[in-house]
Amino acid sequence: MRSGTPRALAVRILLEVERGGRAQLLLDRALDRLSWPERDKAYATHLVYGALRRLRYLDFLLEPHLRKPDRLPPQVRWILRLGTWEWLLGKADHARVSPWVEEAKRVFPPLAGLVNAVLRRLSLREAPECVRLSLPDWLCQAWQGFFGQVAFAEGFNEPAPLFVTAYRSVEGLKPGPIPDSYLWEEGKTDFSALGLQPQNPASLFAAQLLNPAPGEKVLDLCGGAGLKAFYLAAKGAEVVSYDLNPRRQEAGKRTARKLGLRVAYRTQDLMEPLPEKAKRVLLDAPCTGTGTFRSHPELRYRLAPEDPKRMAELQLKLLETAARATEEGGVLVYSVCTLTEEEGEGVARAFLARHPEFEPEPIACPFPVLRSGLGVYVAPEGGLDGFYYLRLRKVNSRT
Ligand SMILES: C[S@@+](CC[C@H](N)C(=O)[O-])C[C@H]1O[C@@H](n2cnc3c(N)ncnc32)[C@H](O)[C@@H]1O
Repeated sequence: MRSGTPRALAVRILLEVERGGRAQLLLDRALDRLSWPERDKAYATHLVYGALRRLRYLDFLLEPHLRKPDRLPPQVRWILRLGTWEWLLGKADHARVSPWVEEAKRVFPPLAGLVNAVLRRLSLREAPECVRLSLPDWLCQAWQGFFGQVAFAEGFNEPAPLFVTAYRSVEGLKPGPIPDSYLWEEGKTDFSALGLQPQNPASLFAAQLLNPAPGEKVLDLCGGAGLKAFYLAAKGAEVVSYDLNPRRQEAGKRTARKLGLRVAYRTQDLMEPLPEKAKRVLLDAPCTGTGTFRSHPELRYRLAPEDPKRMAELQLKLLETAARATEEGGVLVYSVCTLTEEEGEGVARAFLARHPEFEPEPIACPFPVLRSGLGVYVAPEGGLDGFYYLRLRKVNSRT
């Protein structure tokens, strides 16, 4: 299929997402190669994210008009979903139906008539909440049970603003919800050359919770490229960032150099004990990522009900390594960009049952809180990712 228009490009990207690709990556790659006006790039992005964020609801709206949607050619199915998304947004029929009929004529002419008829017949239907929010039932019900509501998930279906952490002062930036976080309202750019790092404020706050003194040693575990390490280094800490993935770390080293920050990177499997200890340890563990559905909208359809439990087992093992690496009297922060009970409070409960030498510390959370217990769950509102934080102090070491 040609991708000469935002609509055609959206269909092509969605087909690739259906085959297992990641929307963000595919869009970034495709748009970087195009010399389209920003407005057209933004429209293609808006279509792809909109269709993925509302996918279950769009299929629900289409259901009365299609006998066997699964048997439709995939391109036609996406054309219908995208046309329904534009209808939901209130686009007038004349601006909405014929462009999709034209797309259908290009990719599967015999079904252009069906596309025309269906897109003109759409009407609203009362949907169950989990369908309206386009969440898988197992997760939606788990959230209803644990948080007492799931309305917060509407936040995942809003457009995602781009936040940056500033390591230099840049004129004209609008402040974000916490210190050092700002909103970036322009197009993509060489951020590190400007002393900026794209980062969600909820992710930045995990690093702020560690609050190291200048010169203090910090272990950044599961540090990836070192986004949180950059912040800690900028506050004057002596940061050692550990991760299993050397490619991420190489990318991090290049960014750290451009930002003028010093971070030591060490590649290690953290299922094994560390060769060193520190008074400040951060474990930003791998997780199911349910807090990042806004920027990774396809993820919700790929997770399985057993994933949170499976990830919690891994997180507990990584926490064991982190606990051993924490010096007596020191602070251990555990964070995950997910909102499941298993990976948050579940991990905290299981860890504390085995480690009476650690005590949870209160967290003054600057964001809307979904639920707090041993740790705190951040609500995915106003562009924030959903996060869970647990701050522990090692009071009486036995190791
Ligand atoms: C949530 S990401 C970390 C993001 C990073 N802290 C940041 O702020 O950008 C989780 C990281 O855990 C790493 N990881 C997963 N299993 C690991 C293991 N067994 N040992 C070390 N790192 C691991 C992954 O490579 C990934 O970079």
